[in-house]
Amino acid sequence: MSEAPPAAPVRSVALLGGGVMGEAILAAVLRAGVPAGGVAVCERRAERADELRDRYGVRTTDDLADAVRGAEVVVVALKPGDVRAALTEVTDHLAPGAVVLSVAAGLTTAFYERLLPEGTPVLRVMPNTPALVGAGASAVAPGRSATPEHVATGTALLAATGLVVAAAEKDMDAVTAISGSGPAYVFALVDALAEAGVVLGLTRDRALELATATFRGAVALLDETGEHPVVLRERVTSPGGTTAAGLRQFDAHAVRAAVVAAAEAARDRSRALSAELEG
Ligand SMILES: NC(=O)C1=CN([C@@H]2O[C@H](COP(=O)(O)OP(=O)(O)OC[C@H]3O[C@@H](n4cnc5c(N)ncnc54)[C@H](O)[C@@H]3O)[C@@H](O)[C@H]2O)C=CC1
Ligand SMILES: O=C(O)[C@@H]1CCC=N1
Repeated sequence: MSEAPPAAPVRSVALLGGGVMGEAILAAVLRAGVPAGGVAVCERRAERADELRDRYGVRTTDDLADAVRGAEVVVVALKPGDVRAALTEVTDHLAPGAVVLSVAAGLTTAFYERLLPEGTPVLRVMPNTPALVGAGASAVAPGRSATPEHVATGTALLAATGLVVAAAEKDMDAVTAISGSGPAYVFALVDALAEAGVVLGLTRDRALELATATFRGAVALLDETGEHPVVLRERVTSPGGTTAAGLRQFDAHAVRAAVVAAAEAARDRSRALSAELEG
């Protein structure tokens, strides 16, 4: 996102929800240079709050309004169904000019804008769990009052999670279906390939080791050569060879169609979440 204007440094962040995605964003925010003393995490599971406090040196609370007080950026990392009640609790306590960055699947910026003070800049972000190891893929879409500077601020805060791209909000359900849910499809495929190895007589450990290394290696080859996946697939597939025999079964079992159907279903579920929770 080199076209984005430089982001002003952020000194204070409130993180609402310290679960899987909340922790990934917390780690990134600290790596982006926000001082630990400027971060408040609101997490209602006390044990989890203690864990985050001990691991990152941030302040924790179970009071949403207390967390957002004075924060320049408020990150909403709650389950979509918990967001409405949380926004109702915090709306009167937001600092003037606070930017609200939501990672909740399905929820639109318009929904946030209806519940928050007029003019609140809202960023809708869709990250994914590889963010936990700095290998994530996130898209950032601005709401009505978010400027390119707000997008730059959000992008800078997320930089340590991995790839961060700008998106239009109309594309966020598709992004959710592809990169948001995508890691789960990949884990399911790794598991299936490993299970296939077991069917063919390999030990479970050896099969998983080989399947995992194969995914890692294939993605590294894509990255490092810059070749299209079709070209790389053809290089594996000798005429009359083993791969051609295997890939025929992909066609016979409509694997490509299944992947497209999975993405459509995830996109539709993202839209349905919006309809169910925002109405
Ligand atoms: N897990 C994933 O792969 C991705 C998740 N997301 C989105 O991120 C959001 C969070 O998902 P996860 O981190 O997976 O869920 P999670 O269940 O791990 O985290 C949610 C956390 O919020 C806490 N919480 C709930 N209500 C609260 C309240 N009123 N006050 C304080 N804490 C409260 C829960 O105790 C929990 O720790 C969801 O909206 C999801 O759609 C987005 C992209 C990927
Ligand atoms: O399954 C979900 O709803 C969330 C959003 C994208 C990944 N996990």
